[in-house]
Amino acid sequence: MSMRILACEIDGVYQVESSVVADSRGRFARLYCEDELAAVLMQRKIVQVNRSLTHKCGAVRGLHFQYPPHAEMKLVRCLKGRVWDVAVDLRAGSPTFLKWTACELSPENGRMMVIQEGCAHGFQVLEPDSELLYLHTAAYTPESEGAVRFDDPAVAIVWPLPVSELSERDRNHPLLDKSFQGLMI
Ligand SMILES: Cc1cn([C@H]2C[C@H](O)[C@@H](COP(=O)(O)OP(=O)(O)O[C@H]3O[C@@H](C)C(=O)[C@@H](O)[C@H]3O)O2)c(=O)[nH]c1=O
Repeated sequence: MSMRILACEIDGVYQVESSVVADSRGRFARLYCEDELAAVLMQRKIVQVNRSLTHKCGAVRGLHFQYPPHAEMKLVRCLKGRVWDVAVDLRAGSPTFLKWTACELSPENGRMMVIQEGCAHGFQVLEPDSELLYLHTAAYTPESEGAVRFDDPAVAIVWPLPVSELSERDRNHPLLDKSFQGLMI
């Protein structure tokens, strides 16, 4: 078993590929390994694990982040179905400020997205009833939550499918202000 860490065009965002071993019984994969992820985690600890189920193809959740001092790293996997996972760089002074990167996650490709503090995260469902597993390095703190709207022209994400469903909250996030200089992380 081993995990391959691939850097993305946004510094601090990684795709991690885990080998998935299949036989006549089914599949086996390592989802988390403190030793193999040490270069990414850099002393951070996983303090919360969340799971979500999203029914509809085309549904979008996000894009969410937490403001400092509750900023967090998220490690995201797809346990069932298939999703298109997106990270947006919101860090002040970053050379990729307001750029986005995406990758497909599924149990079959064994891929995990690692999203660093100061980046927003969201995803679109590509197969009905997709389930995600999140590992978080900070506790959920609703009062420190921030968001980027899925269709914010300042970021201009190109979603693979028409957006079929959003939560009330996600539909109504304000657009980024023109004066937004980024998060101080
Ligand atoms: C994220 C979260 C939500 N909740 C509650 C709040 C609410 O009643 C219910 C659903 O929350 P939300 O509508 O915020 O769920 P959702 O829109 O799925 O939020 C998630 O979106 C993706 C993109 C992420 O990156 C996640 O970290 C998380 O922010 O669960 C918790 O109790 N703990 C948590 O850690």
